Amino acid sequence: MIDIRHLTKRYGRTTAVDDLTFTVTPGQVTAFLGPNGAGKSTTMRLILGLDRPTSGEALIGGKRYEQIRRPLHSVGAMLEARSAHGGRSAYHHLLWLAQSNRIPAARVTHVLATVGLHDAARRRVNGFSLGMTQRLGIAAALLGDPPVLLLDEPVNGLDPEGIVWIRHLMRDLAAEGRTVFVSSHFMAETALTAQHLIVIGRGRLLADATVDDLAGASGSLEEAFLRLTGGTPR
Ligand SMILES: Nc1ncnc2c1ncn2[C@@H]1O[C@H](COP(=O)(O)OP(=O)(O)OP(=O)(O)O)[C@@H](O)[C@H]1O
Repeated sequence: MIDIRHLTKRYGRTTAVDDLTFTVTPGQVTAFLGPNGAGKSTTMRLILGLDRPTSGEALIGGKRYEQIRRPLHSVGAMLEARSAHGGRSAYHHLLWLAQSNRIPAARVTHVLATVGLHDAARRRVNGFSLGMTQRLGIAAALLGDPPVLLLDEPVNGLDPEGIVWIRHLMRDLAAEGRTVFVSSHFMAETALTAQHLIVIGRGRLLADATVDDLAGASGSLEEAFLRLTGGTPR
């Protein structure tokens, strides 16, 4: 469960996140939508303690990130896929992460298989395609078997097979009872993947609704998004 309560973040005169309040519940995929610059990445960084809120709070399982004793076991995140150490193999990148978080090495093999990188485990990460890098980022997020997952635009750079794969993975992770919170720019894909939506614009909450309710009311999710965010259909 993720609880966002009156969360506000200002950078100088820019209000990136403006009094946001919403809850992301377990057992379903919740998509986080908004136009460029709406505040999605800032919100995710605030949830993960990578930035401090100006006011309000973001809680994971009732705690602020910095209060969580073993974070990888509580929340897995993929914010920027290209953060892996390029000279290391996929296996050694994950092993280093596992060892520094007291996670057994067997988990490394397990998550590499889960994301379909088993055969590429010994290859250096700097030779990976964007799609493989995304998969490695997801493997790292899954390493601690966390009940909460945050994925920032995981579909970016994936080919059609990769998109279908990640759709199924996210739905399976949610069906296991996890909280899956995923930002995206792709409405058609979101309509197929998510059950719930949080839509923001200029840092403010525009909608907190089921995909069926929102898409049903406007004909399609794309139209609902454009209506909410003030964009114009072509
Ligand atoms: N470190 C920072 N310093 C100053 N301004 C920032 C900083 N981070 C974000 N912003 C500003 O905050 C606003 C929200 O940015 P953010 O990256 O959170 O939006 P986003 O919804 O993730 O956008 P996108 O869809 O383009 O990734 C933007 O106006 C951005 O320029």
